[in-house]
Amino acid sequence: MEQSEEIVLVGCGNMGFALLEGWLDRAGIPAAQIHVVEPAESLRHRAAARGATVYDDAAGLPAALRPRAVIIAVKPQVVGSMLGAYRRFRDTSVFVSIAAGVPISTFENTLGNAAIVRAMPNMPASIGMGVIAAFGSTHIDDNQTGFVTDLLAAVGSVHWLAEERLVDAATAISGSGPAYLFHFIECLTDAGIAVGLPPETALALAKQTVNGAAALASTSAFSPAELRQQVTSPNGTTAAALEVLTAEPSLADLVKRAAAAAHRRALELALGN
Ligand SMILES: NC(=O)C1=CN([C@@H]2O[C@H](COP(=O)(O)OP(=O)(O)OC[C@H]3O[C@@H](n4cnc5c(N)ncnc54)[C@H](OP(=O)(O)O)[C@@H]3O)[C@@H](O)[C@H]2O)C=CC1
Ligand SMILES: O=C(O)[C@@H]1CCC=N1
Repeated sequence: MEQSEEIVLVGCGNMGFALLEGWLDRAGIPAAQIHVVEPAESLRHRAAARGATVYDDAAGLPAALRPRAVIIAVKPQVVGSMLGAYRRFRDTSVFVSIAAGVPISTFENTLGNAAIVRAMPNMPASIGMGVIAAFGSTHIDDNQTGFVTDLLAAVGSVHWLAEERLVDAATAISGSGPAYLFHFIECLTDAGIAVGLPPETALALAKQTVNGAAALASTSAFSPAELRQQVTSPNGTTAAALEVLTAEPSLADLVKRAAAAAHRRALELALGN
């Protein structure tokens, strides 16, 4: 039997749509191969405007459809109740879930020995600059691993993990991480206003500082610690600021506590809470 190239995307909100756009714009997947199930009308229209075939419910999917992959991009709390509708694809498709916390065992309860991937992308996926951590169940074969890698690589760099529990760790760092950085931009903007900058200038300086520093950290041969030292003149302004950031409670401690809270929450979501 010829290999189907079709994809079913379940849930086309923030992350689902980012994936859809990546497949269309960067992976060159024809829109005609993509089926989107999404109950929200406005989001269905958004996906349809990109050429995908849309459905408000799994019941509308063609009876003859044998997708190569089913991507689950609904909220973690919804996964348990929606999975049964996709059980018919368990022998032909690889299932890829991006739902935070939801373990492979939850999928196996409904899908049995299906090939299942837990993946954790992040919001910069919407501009093709995401990072995706992924772990595959024992039932996934090399062909499926290759296909899933291509699908995920359309929105960012893919890192396969050796253990499923590391997906929850990645969720706390790279999955939620963009929100930490967005909050840092908010904080830096407020600090700029507090020292007298006009709000628009403070925002522009904060955004480009994070943007430029991130680009430099990504491309430089120097480590982040070495780059920090290059900015920090002895007895200068940066040293004065870092004295505050490293004093108790240090930024390092706060970030560790924040990531630990996100990690704990991922483990709670695994229990369906
Ligand atoms: N946002 C992010 O940065 C990241 C999110 N994730 C994960 O991605 C998943 C989706 O998150 P996000 O995109 O932000 O959430 P959204 O709420 O934006 O998108 C989920 C969509 O799924 C729809 N939906 C609900 N029930 C069903 C169903 N039975 N069939 C099909 N679609 C359904 C929702 O519709 P309605 O609202 O009408 O219920 C909603 O439009 C989550 O599990 C999250 O943990 C992972 C990494 C990063
Ligand atoms: O906040 C959340 O639960 C999801 C998972 C990672 C990013 N957003």
